[in-house]
Amino acid sequence: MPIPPASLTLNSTQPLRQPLAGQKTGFIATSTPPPLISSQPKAVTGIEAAKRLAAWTAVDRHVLPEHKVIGIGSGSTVPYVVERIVAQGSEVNKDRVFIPTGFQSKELIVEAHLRLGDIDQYPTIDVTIDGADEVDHNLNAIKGGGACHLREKVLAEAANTWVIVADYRKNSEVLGHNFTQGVPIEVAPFAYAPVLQNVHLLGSPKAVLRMAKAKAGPVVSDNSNFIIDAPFPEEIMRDPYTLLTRLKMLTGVVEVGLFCHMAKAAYFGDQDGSVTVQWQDGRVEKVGSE
Ligand SMILES: O=C[C@H](O)[C@H](O)[C@H](O)COP(=O)(O)O
Repeated sequence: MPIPPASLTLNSTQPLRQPLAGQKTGFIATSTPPPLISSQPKAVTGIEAAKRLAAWTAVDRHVLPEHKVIGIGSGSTVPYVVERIVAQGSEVNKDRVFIPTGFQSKELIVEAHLRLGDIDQYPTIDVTIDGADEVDHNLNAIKGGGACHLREKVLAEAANTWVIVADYRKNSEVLGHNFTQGVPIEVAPFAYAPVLQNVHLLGSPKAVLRMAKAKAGPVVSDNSNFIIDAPFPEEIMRDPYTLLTRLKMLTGVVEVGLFCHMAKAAYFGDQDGSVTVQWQDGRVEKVGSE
């Protein structure tokens, strides 16, 4: 049973056909070695199927045999990115190094028996694939729902190609429509109170320090910083680049979870088993639609 190119229509009620050891993958010309992890990916449905389809399609198109340094993003869609990369086989993966955006992606890389590297060893990355909290039609994104956006932005900037993968719920006309908790802002802990005050003055009176769920006190990022979540009204969110520059000017702000003009493409897994691809030049492609 051949592994399907992820571009084939796979609707969310249909179990995804699984890669087998030694099979060729979608657009990627590999020889026929077994994947590093030979266990079969489990069947998924609904939102998970949409995430997997987006991830697989993006990997098939953008993680090519000549790519040797690969950035791995964070979030719930990224495990499917790693799954598909592993399915490309040990022959192609043995010469690659994978750079994580945080603790979660580091664990994914290690568990998949892929070679772990760091951005200080590899400041230029061939391709980074990452999730997002919301993406608008101009390919601006909110990221940082998992507090990873500082490292994610470093790996996005370092990459020759940065690609977003997500399910259809993240595909939005204006940022803030679907992801309502606000723009994540990473701040140096000792500066959080004045920064929060300034964020209120910049138009987000409901901005709050993100508190931990199973710990007393605030969320602490992988970089030992705090996170402010700042919801802004639609008129401000319609110009995310201006907002980004204003927020970054606040002393104490380490990084803002607005990623503007960075992505080459965003892949959204849809409910009907197709993928919507939003390209940098404004084109919208439907892959696998019937
Ligand atoms: O900080 C977290 C990252 O920006 C994630 O990529 C983002 O929150 C999306 O995560 P998920 O795919 O789990 O919604």
